[in-house]
Amino acid sequence: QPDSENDECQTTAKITLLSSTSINSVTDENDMSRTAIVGNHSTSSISRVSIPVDASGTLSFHEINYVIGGKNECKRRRWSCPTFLKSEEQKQILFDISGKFSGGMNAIMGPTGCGKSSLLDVLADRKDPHGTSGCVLVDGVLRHPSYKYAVGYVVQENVFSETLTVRENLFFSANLRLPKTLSKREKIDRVLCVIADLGLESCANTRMGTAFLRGVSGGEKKRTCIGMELVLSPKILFLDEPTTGLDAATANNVMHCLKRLAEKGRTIIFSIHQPRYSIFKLFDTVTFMCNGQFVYHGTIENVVSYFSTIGYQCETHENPTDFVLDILIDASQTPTILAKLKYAYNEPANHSHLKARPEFENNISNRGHFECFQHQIAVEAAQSLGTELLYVSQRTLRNSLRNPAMAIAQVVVSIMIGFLVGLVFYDLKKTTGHGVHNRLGTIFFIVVNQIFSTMTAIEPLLQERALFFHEYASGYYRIRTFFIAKLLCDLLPLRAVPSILFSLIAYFMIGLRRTVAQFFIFLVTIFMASVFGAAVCFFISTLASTYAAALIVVVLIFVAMMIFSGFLIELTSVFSWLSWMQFGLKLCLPNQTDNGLMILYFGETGERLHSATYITKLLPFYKVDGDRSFGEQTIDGPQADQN
Ligand SMILES: Nc1ncnc2c1ncn2[C@@H]1O[C@H](COP(=O)(O)OP(=O)(O)OP(=O)(O)O)[C@@H](O)[C@H]1O
Repeated sequence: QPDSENDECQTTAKITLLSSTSINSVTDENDMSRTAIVGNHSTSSISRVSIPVDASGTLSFHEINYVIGGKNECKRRRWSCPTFLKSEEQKQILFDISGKFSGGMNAIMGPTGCGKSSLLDVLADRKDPHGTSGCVLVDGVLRHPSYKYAVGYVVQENVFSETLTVRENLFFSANLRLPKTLSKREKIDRVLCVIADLGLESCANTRMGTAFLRGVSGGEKKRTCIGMELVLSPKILFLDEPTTGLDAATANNVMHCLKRLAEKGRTIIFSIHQPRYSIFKLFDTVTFMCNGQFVYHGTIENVVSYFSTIGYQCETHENPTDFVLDILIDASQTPTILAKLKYAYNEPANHSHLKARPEFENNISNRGHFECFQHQIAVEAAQSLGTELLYVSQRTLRNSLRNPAMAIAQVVVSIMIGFLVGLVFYDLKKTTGHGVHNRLGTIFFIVVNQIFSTMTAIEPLLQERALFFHEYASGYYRIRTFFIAKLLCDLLPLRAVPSILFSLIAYFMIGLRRTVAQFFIFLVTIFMASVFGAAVCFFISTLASTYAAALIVVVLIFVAMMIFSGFLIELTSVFSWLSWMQFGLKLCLPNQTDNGLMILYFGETGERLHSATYITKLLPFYKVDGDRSFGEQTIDGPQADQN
């Protein structure tokens, strides 16, 4: 096991930051450290490659502008742009920002809404290129398309699998994101190294914790999130407000942890709100932003003297961050103060270090207008589809087993409803009056129950929405991997087991035909109804962002399907202008399930049995009730019967 204090973690690291543009296949890592050709990426798929660990990881950015809304929003959506979006006013978030971050702790500070997170997103290549202009260089060369998978990005919210332990989460990240070329042993070493570096040994085997089950502490959660990025051994690590939501001691602990990582040569770039002085002292550089613009970008030692030269005196013992943030809050509300700060920032004498650009950077900026933000290019996944499926399915299964509340509830409800249906419709008679009526009632109830019980399928996807977005953006897996794993390990078992239990109980109590074939047709029919219902829920939950919205849409769809299934009303008798709906809904769940079960129950094939006309065909097979024959019960009397 490597010693956490030595640099073995870094020297064994094969994947670090990638910083080139037109390199499509690189075999020798040493050859590509500074090879870069400015130009468009021409290939449709570019493999993830690594650069040597001795690259310095200096990130420089030039004339970054970021605009949202209006036609940019339309371009982002690619299709279906409503008119109100086209005419929407654009909003500029970042204004002509240039600067440089090198190895060490680089803090970005400013009043809320000044654009810190937006800047981090742009630098980490997490923003859609539409609406973004300017140039971001790593070690003086353009970013490679796989750059965003090679840097670490710790988002503001803690994103991990709550039912897994700290160690399991770290292994999940390592197994999916590290290249295939790394052996299992190397991946294990990497994870152990990260656990030691972040001081997570004592809680490595503790689960993260859910809303109902207390897990690791807030600081340990944040350090696990950092660890999930560190397993990549990235040269550049972005963190969006790593101390938000943590108490002072825990925040201190997390920042010291980051300081240790920075001392090992990493470039750590993070946004932070009003840190106390002991934390501020840990920073190497600080950048103050106001209304999307830089007003200071340099070392922490020069902060107080810089602001005193432009007329703001920091009192003795006052925390410099509080002092500057008070000025920035005023500046964000008073244009003249902001103009003064901006004027001072642009003075040639100030921030002169930013003007000294390496030769390559000058080449780019001398082109006048330059556009470095490329459209998304497919980057080869780190793992094969099979490997991804293995790890994602493993996690999904663990999730289901460790959080079995929904599965247990579904099984218990199926058993209860099975008995309820069995008791209410116990041993149905084969008569044309009560017999047919009750059988139709049974079919209707079973179909309705099967449809509505699938609504539990809405939650799993919505619950993991943030996790999926983060993991997909970080290159953990392909979209289809997540979808197939969910289907195989979550949705299908949750439909199959309840359907089997329900059928075993209800089928025999109702007194349907006791042959193996008939039973299995019944079972498959209601199982497919469940799968169909779950698929509808699955589809809607990918479109909606909240549970309530998804629920309303799903209920609407199911009710429409039921009304137009032809079970409740003869479709020929609905308004002609509504009749088009029946064609769309004819293939839907209630319609086909009703038909399937009717054919099974009544022995008819190929025809709808709902209406009185069809039910008269059953007469030869069913005994006429003594006092309530089917013919006497029809509302239109004997005439309708003849029809
Ligand atoms: N997609 C978006 N739609 C509308 N407004 C946006 C969007 N993204 C960012 N903004 C706006 O851009 C501004 C900067 O947002 P950003 O999140 O970068 O600020 P911040 O400095 O990180 O804020 P905080 O410190 O509160 O997290 C805010 O006014 C925000 O409302």
